Amino acid sequence: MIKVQNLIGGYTGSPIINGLNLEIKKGEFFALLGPNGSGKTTLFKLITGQLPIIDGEILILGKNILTLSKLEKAKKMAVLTQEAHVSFDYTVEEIVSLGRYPYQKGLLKQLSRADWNVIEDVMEITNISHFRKTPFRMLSGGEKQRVLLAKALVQEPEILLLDEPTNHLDIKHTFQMLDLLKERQYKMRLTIFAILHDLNVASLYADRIALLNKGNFLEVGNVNTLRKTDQLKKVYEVEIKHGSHPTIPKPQLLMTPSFTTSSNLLRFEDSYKIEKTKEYIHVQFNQPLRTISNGVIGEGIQWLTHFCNFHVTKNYNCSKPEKDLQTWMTKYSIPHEQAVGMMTAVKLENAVILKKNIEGIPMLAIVTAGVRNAVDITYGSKKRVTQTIGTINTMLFIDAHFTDGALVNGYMSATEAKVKALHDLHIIDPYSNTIATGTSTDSLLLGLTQKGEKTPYAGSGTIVGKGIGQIVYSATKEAIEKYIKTVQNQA
Ligand SMILES: Nc1ncnc2c1ncn2[C@@H]1O[C@H](COP(=O)(O)OP(=O)(O)OP(=O)(O)O)[C@@H](O)[C@H]1O
Repeated sequence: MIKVQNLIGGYTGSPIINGLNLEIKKGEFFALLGPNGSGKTTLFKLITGQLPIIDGEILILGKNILTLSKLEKAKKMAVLTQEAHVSFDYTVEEIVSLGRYPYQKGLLKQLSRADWNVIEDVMEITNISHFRKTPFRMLSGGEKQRVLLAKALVQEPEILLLDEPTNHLDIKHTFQMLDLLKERQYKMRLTIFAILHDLNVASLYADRIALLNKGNFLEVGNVNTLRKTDQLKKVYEVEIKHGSHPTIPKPQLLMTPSFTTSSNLLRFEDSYKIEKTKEYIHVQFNQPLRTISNGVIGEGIQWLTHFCNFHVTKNYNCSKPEKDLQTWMTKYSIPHEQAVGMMTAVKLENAVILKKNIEGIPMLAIVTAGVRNAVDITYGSKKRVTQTIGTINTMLFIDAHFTDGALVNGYMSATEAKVKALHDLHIIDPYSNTIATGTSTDSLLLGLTQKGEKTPYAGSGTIVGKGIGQIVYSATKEAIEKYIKTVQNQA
């Protein structure tokens, strides 16, 4: 669709683009990325014909761009630049209708019914119909951008060239514009070539990207190329880490500022407070912890400050546990957006709070345990209906610095320790009559202060992993023993 061969070009003086090759296929969304001054706009202007080519060639649908007339080019490609000056006092509708000029016939060059249909459709989808009679100059930057996109779309081009199209747009309009372009790409096989600055937006929308640096491509490939953070660091000179979007299989990048605030200077024991009532246990740290949890709220890997375990009655109807926890936290002025929330039917007076310093690593474990729903996970395949609420909720706070991998390691270590406690206490799955490995609704949280040297492992072969094992084992065992004693006393 677009073929760039040995392209050389720029301004007076030495060329900015020096021998570039690139091929963009029909129906592809191609994003051009690169730092300020890398030559993106220069390449863009060479493709659109705004700058003369010094050497090499650009083919559009197999034809050398220099052989195409202005009208032929306008029917094939539309351009949305950053420098769209509209000198006259045109209304929005007039500006958009200018996009139909390649199709106007006859001496009078009037717009036909068909032209108006296209204009109406495009104004509708770009959400600008309501200010069609407004003078262009009276619009905001973002509104102007949408009008200029509409003008480009009414050209009904096969190729759309965009220089930072989302520059003035807020998040809603950025996503609206790119969704619209994506729809056109899929429905009409529109080819899109866009300069984008936001690497994460490029990852979500582009099929392929090119990373331009000093007039040369450092990388060209699909969006997973953005996982090459060493290359990104080289050109942007910013600390970048790649992760993944939580629901779409696309990379997302996280930038770390050079500026950091002073870290937690308090001793671990002084950096939290525990509030324990009949209704809830609330642990609040003075700074967010790096957490991993399967809590009803605050699940996954996050940075959180508040950690709660709420008591519920045995016949609690848990159809909306997330909503309920949020309501309860709000009632006690606990910000649920910054919290992990668990629930238990176990009496909170039976909670075990254990503080240990294992080989110089301070740890705090808080466990509530009920084992009425004890399950041997290795037995049977049928889904069982939970009869009663009986759950082991574990919160473990560690004054250490874990990588995300170590968090997962630590989660495994804590689970293994819980299983050992169930084993040693001979807790039985009533269905299988075998030793239980947990209950059907266990929750586990690990919270790390991220102080000190980074630890990449927290499994059973490490000091910290062993420490996790020991504290979780002791706390779980004691909590189950307390629970059993209470049940026996009630019997
Ligand atoms: N009109 C011009 N005359 C001479 N040099 C120019 C001109 N416009 C840009 N340049 C130079 O060309 C180089 C590439 O600029 P270009 O505008 O292509 O970069 P860019 O990647 O689009 O940057 P940005 O992200 O800042 O928009 C820069 O060194 C710039 O100073």
